[in-house]
Amino acid sequence: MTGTALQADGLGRRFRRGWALRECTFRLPAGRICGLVGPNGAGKSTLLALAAGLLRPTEGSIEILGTDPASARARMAYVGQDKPLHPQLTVAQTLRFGAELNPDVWDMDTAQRVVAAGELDGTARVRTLSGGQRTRLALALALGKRAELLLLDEPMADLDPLARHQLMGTLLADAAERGTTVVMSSHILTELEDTCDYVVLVDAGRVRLAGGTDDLLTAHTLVTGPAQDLAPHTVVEARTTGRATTALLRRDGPVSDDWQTAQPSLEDLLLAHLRNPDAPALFTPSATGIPR
Ligand SMILES: Nc1ncnc2c1ncn2[C@@H]1O[C@H](COP(=O)(O)OP(=O)(O)OP(=O)(O)O)[C@@H](O)[C@H]1O
Repeated sequence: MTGTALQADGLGRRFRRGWALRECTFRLPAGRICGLVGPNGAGKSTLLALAAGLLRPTEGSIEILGTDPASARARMAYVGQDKPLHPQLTVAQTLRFGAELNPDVWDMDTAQRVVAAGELDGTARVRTLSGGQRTRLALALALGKRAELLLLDEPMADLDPLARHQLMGTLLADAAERGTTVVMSSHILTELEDTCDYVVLVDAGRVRLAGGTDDLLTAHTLVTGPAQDLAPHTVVEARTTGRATTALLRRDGPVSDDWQTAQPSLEDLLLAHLRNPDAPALFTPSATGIPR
């Protein structure tokens, strides 16, 4: 799939107590599985709600699938942290409601498959479901809608490890088959390595990393060796113990022959940026290209 799923340009959202998101400019190509990461209160949910058209920008703009979020609503699905479902409906009624709301596109087989894999009883009322079971039902609704873009706010947070693994597998297989773009916030950095081919890191309301996972990883090098001047490389994080230095760098030219080098894992990369809020931002070419 080609094209742009999401494009933010100078996007900002202010609440009464201050800016939740500011000067947010990046592009997400269509067909990617994007992990949205950052500390508590960083602005991830705000960004997802702006993308879903549930919040309006205070400044700047956001385009979804080439149009404004309100116009793209039928082509995307949003699952928020609070999983807004009707508590008095049964599981089966909830799926039928999904079919009524999305008459031209609804895929009952997929929705029922997701529900059945969790052994949810079709006659159970939503209000009697556990948090994880509600999550499964909300994801069944999102997948049944055959959306081109899935916006998922910590979708797996309350699932047990087996359910998490199974649902993530279903989600990724479905996305791969249909070329769906997925934006998924998560605090589980290790999980992102296996699932995401795109990453956006938000911290204190600012986007600090955006790009293809491989591009972001190859842009960085872990070095260890005798302490010496790290210039001209860009230093994300450096630690010197005695006469030895360990550092995560963005290389500018060859590194010293005295150093051992390795490529960081995605978790290494994200943790280093989270520990070092002053490290310069990086946007890979696929995350830029904003028309002005
Ligand atoms: N409706 C709101 N009214 C006022 N402030 C809000 C509102 N929603 C979010 N905020 C504030 O905006 C900032 C960003 O919040 P947001 O929920 O986007 O963070 P987050 O990255 O999703 O955090 P978490 O990982 O804890 O879910 C926080 O300071 C939060 O208090």
